[in-house]
Amino acid sequence: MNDGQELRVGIAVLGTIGKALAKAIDAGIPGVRLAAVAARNQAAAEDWLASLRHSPPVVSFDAMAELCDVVVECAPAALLGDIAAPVLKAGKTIIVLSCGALLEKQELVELARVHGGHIHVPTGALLGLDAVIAAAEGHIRSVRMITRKPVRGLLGAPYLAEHGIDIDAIEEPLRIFSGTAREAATGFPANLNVAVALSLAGVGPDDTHLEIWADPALTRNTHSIVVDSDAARLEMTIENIPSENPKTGRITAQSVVALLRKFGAPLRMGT
Ligand SMILES: NC(=O)C1=CN([C@@H]2O[C@H](COP(=O)(O)OP(=O)(O)OC[C@H]3O[C@@H](n4cnc5c(N)ncnc54)[C@H](O)[C@@H]3O)[C@@H](O)[C@H]2O)C=CC1
Ligand SMILES: O=C([O-])CC(=O)C(=O)O
Repeated sequence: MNDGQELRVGIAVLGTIGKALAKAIDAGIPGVRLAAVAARNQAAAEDWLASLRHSPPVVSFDAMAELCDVVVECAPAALLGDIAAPVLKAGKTIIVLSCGALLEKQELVELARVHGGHIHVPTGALLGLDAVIAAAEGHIRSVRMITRKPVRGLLGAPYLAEHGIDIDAIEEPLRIFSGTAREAATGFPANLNVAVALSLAGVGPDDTHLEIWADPALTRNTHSIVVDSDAARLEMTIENIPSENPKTGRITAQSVVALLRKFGAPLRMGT
């Protein structure tokens, strides 16, 4: 934090989640200031930011690491390393939404360790990570998740093209994937970060089992989880209303807002 104990937050980049976050911070979160934004198109970003009460500068990923205490990564997964590395080298905190990409970028965890930085994966579009983390302090026997999404929320996933699966015209629910969270992270990089978040909270990406269904009758991105442990059995379902980006639930940005609020709060709920 800076001298005024104000948390300077950076947003990389200004997509669906980034814009929702920028608006929420601008509307006011105690002790939090939007200090910088990174975007591919600087002029378009500056235009959009002009509607905020306090519009922050549009800067490079490197400059953002200097100007901010916490950077929120909400970019295409391929940019995770470019955004996170300077933040971690500066010993600061990165909040990672594209957490599926963390599996291929374990060197970021080492960077955090060496430089005293932190990587924070929020609950995002999921639920119950607090209980899963607590269960992992004991012995978890199994973690299973079933994701059902409207067709629009799955289109473009590399797994579909690689396996010649055409979901455009399906009329019944179709199971399109059954495997581990690690396999889902490569096959569905923009759709299944939640499975990786669950796996990192619990038993890891190779032991977290996942089914993905495309369901033409659904309007919500639905994740159902069953965890069996020596302390508790958890059964949880979340039905996410999609944002303007059909792959991304509205609640994702709200999860980050809640986390930022927690940084400055005298009473902090949850694990
Ligand atoms: N952890 C979780 O629970 C969730 C994670 N996510 C992930 O969060 C990330 C952001 O999601 P959304 O905001 O919905 O995505 P989005 O597609 O709305 O926004 C991404 C933005 O990145 C911009 N962009 C593309 N290439 C760029 C480049 N080279 N440099 C700078 N900007 C570039 C695009 O123009 C777009 O504005 C995605 O990786 C998504 O998979 C999404 C939902 C839930
Ligand atoms: O996992 C994701 O990245 C997004 C998702 O399923 C949701 O918003 O429900």
